[in-house]
Amino acid sequence: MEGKANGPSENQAGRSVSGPTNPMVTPLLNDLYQFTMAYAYWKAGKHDERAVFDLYFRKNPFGGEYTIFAGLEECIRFIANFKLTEEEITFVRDSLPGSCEDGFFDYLRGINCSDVEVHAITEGSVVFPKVPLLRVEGPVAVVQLLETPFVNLINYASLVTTNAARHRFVAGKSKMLLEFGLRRAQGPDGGIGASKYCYIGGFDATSNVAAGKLFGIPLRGTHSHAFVSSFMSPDEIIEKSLKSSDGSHTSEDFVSLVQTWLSKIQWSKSLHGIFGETNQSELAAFISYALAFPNNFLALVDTYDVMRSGVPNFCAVALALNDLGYKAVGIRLDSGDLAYLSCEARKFFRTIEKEFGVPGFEKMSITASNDLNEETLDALNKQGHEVDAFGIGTYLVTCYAQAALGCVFKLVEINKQPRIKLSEDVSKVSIPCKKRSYRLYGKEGYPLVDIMTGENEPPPKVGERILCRHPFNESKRAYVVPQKVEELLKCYWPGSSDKRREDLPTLKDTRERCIKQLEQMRPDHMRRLNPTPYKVSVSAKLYDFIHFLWLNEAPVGELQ
Ligand SMILES: Nc1ncnc2c1ncn2[C@@H]1O[C@H](COP(=O)(O)OP(=O)(O)OP(=O)(O)O)[C@@H](O)[C@H]1O
Ligand SMILES: O=P(O)(O)OC[C@H]1O[C@H](OP(=O)(O)OP(=O)(O)O)[C@H](O)[C@@H]1O
Ligand SMILES: O=C(O)c1cccnc1
Ligand SMILES: [Mg+2]
Repeated sequence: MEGKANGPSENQAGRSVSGPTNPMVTPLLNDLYQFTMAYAYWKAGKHDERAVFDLYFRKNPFGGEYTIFAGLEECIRFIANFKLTEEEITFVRDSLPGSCEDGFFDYLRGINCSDVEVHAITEGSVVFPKVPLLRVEGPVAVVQLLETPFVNLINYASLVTTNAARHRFVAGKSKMLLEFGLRRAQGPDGGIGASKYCYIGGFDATSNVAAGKLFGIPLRGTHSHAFVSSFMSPDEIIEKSLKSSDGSHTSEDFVSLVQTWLSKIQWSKSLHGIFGETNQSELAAFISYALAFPNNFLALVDTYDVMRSGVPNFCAVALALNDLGYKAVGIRLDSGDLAYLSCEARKFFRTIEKEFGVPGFEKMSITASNDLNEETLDALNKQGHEVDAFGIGTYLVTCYAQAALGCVFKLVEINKQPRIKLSEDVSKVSIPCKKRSYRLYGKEGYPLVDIMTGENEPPPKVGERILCRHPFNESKRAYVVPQKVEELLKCYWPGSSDKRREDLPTLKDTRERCIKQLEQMRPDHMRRLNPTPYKVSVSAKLYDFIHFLWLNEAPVGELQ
C-alpha cells in the first residue's frame, strides 16, 4: 500500500525508508495554519532559524498510570520521504491569500527533512506524561509543517496500543486475544491502524486481511450467524463424502456419521435429557463448515440456543471428524452470559470425553465475543469462566473509554534560546530547553523515575545519588541512587548531523519490547483501581531554570 509518490527514499545513511503505509499521509495532511505560519516565518526571514520542539502528552489515558508509545515508524517514513509535489504547491498557493509572494513557493519546492533531526523513545516503550516522546530539531518553518502529521500519527497509535495492552493485562498472558474491530473502526485507516497497534499492544491476531498482508500479523477468524442461518437442513448437503485425515479411507456419508453421533450423545447416560431435537439449520451449517475445513472446524454456537442446540451439534460434528482422524478446534460464544455458558460448554465437553473416551475433547477451545471490554473481561475473571480466546472489536478499536490521547508539540528552544509556554493550568506549562531524558532503575529492577535534564548536563550515573525534582511542585523531590540508567531519546533521523541512525525495529520486535516493558513495571503502577503514579522529574538545574524562565516571561500583575 505504498503510494507511488511515497516510494522508498535514500536517507543520510544511504538506507532506504519506504513511504508512509497510508498514501494519504502527505505534507498536505496538515492544518492550514502550519502553511500560513511557514509563510510568515519566511516573510520575516526567520524560516531557517533552528528550532527544537518536544512531542509529548499530559495525562495517561483510561484512568491508568502508563501509556505505550507507538506510531514512530510512520513518522520516520513520513519525513524520510517529505517533499511537496508541484500539484501540492499549486494547491497551497491557491489556498493562501493572493498577496503571498512567489519566492515562498520556490522555498516550499526546495524543502525536505534532510536538515531535521529526530530523537525519539523506541516504539513499543512504556512512557509517561510530560517526557518527550519525540524531540524534533530543524529549520522552524519545516519542523512546524511536521507538527500536525506527527501528532496525528502518534495520538491514535499510542492510544489504541495502550488500550490493547490494558485488555491484555486484564485477560492475562495465557488467553488468546483476537482483534475483530475492522467493521467498527473509524474508517479504513482506523481499521488498519487498530490491527497494527493492537498487535503491538499484545493481541495475538486480527481478522483484518489487509493488515495481515501489510504487516504480517497472524490472521484468525471463525464464521458468522449468517452462515449458520443460511442453511435450512442437512438434506441440502449434496457432497457428503470426507476423506480421513491420513487419506487411508473415506466416509461416503459424513452427514449420516454426524447424525449417528448426535443421537448417541442425545441418548448417552450422562447427557440424556439435557437437549432434545437440535436445530437442523445449524447442524447443516456446521457439517458444511467441517466438510470445507476438516482441520479447522470452529463453530459459532449461539445462533439458536447454546446448550440445547449449538454445543450438542458441534460435538456431534467434532466426534464424526474425530472418527476420521481430525481434531476440531472449538466453539465461539457471541451472546448471553459468557461466564456461565463457557462453564456449561466445558462441562459438556468433559462429559463427552469421559463418556465416549475421546482424549483431549475437554480441552476444546472456547472463544467469546460480543461487546467485550476491560470491564467485562474483569467481570468474567471475577465470576470464573472457561474462555480460552476473546474476540474484541468495537470497544477496543474505537477506544470507547477515551477518545484521544491529547499529544502536543511544543517549541522548547529557538536559536539556542530556551522557550516556555505558560498557562493558568500548571499541568499545561511546557518544560523548556533542548533536553535529554533518562529512566532510572531501582534495586529491585523496576523503573523508579524518569528524569529530564538540560542537553549538556552530565548524565545520571549508576550508583551516584541524584536529586529528582517534580517539575512544578517545589516540595516534591527525592534522591535516587540508580542501579541502571537508560537514556530514552535515541536518534531515529540524524538530519545533517553525523549521528548514527537507530534502525527501525520490526513489528514483532516492537511487540516484544512492549510486552517485556510492561512485565518490568512495578505492579502498583499497573493495577486498574487507583494505580500509583509513576514519577516524572527534572534535574535540580533544569528545575531552577524552568522557574527562572517562568518568572522572566510571566508579566507581573497589578492590583487595582
Ligand atoms: N458473565 C458476564 N458478566 C458480565 N458481563 C457479561 C457477561 N457475559 C456477557 N457479558 C456482557 O454483557 C453484555 C450483553 O449484552 P447484550 O445484552 O446486548 O447481549 P446479549 O443479549 O447477550 O446478546 P444478543 O442481544 O446479541 O442476543 C455484553 O457486553 C457482554 O460482553
Ligand atoms: O462485539 P465486538 O467487540 O464489536 O466484536 C465484533 C462483533 O462483530 C461480530 O458481530 P456483529 O457485532 O457485527 O453482529 P452481532 O452483534 O449481531 O453478532 C461478532 O460476532 C462480534 O460480536
Ligand atoms: O472471525 C470472526 O469470528 C469475526 C470477525 C470479525 C468480527 N466478528 C467476528
Ligand atoms: Mg455485536
